[in-house]
Amino acid sequence: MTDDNLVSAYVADAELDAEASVRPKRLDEFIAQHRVRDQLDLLLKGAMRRGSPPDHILLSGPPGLGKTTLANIVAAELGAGIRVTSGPAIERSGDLAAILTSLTEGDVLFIDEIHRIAKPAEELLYSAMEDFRVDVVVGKGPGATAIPLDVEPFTLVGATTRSGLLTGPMRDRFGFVAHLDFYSPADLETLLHRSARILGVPITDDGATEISGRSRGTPRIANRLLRRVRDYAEVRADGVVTVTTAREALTVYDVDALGLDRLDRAVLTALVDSFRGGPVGLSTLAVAVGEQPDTVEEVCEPFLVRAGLLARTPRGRVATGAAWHHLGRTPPNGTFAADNAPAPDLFSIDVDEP
Ligand SMILES: Nc1ncnc2c1ncn2[C@@H]1O[C@H](COP(=O)(O)OP(=O)(O)OP(=O)(O)O)[C@@H](O)[C@H]1O
Repeated sequence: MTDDNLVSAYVADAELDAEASVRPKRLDEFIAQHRVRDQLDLLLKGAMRRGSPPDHILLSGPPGLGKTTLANIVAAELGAGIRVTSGPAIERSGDLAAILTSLTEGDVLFIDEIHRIAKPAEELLYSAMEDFRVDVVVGKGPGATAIPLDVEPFTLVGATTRSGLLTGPMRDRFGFVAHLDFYSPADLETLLHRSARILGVPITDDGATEISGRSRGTPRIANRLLRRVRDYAEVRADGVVTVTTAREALTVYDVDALGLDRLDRAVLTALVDSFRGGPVGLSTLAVAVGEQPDTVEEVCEPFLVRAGLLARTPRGRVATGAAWHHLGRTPPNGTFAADNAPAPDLFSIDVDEP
């Protein structure tokens, strides 16, 4: 992982072990997302009382908010085994049939990125979810035969970052659908204290506040920034994560007070300095920062828009008043930024209610 993707919500292979060490194992250790937690608690306890597997569960939401963690928690709370796979890994329906027929009674099958599952496999999944049965087709052409196979009762936990891409029939087969929201800074502070305790890192309240404010509402980023600040505190200070060590460390790593990295700031600076705040087309903006339009659109813009720093208008990208102020400038009269109300607070929307 390089400094440049320190605030990416996606996981890097190299940090999987570090993530696992702080992953909550039970529902009561899972921080925030109270509504989802309560609903899941009822679903799982109800199923256990009846002695049958719960409804299939769909978890949707942006990366790094805890979908994989919750899938593992579901299995742990049920006292069940878990099989883990992902949509892109299931290329043929035979791959899925092999997994389904090897499940034992009550197992949890976790399919990450379920919206990316191949069509024939998706159709096979329907009958497995509904009737605990699959028809495996053997042979080709007119001689092909469908062999029905039983599947032990199981619970499917599907995770998706793009629930809009799920087909209707697939969505309808989940009896429980939960959407995970971005975390408030207060929730992330609680999470940071918990992770710091597990890692044996002393952290002050203001140290946790400083890191949470730069974590883009995302637990994965909060934990990653904590690990970087811990390095700094141990090498350059007395090992304690304080507001000072957090600020100094995150300056070294180029993560600013709102959690923007170098490229995010380059985009805003180009908009403000070179195009007077816009509007400007995506490809022109991308050339100005020396990046591909896709990178600007998919890596930078989602957070800049959510943070109320950039707006996409029919005439092009524009910097909001908040962007000008964040860069320490005053928007000139007559610009989009000056004529529009300040952007909403980053966490005033989309936050899970306690
Ligand atoms: N509510 C939570 N409480 C404590 N830690 C959490 C919580 N949610 C997520 N985490 C931590 O954040 C990290 C990322 O979580 P997880 O892998 O579950 O995210 P995800 O939504 O499955 O991401 P992806 O979509 O990329 O697979 C993990 O280390 C996990 O321990």
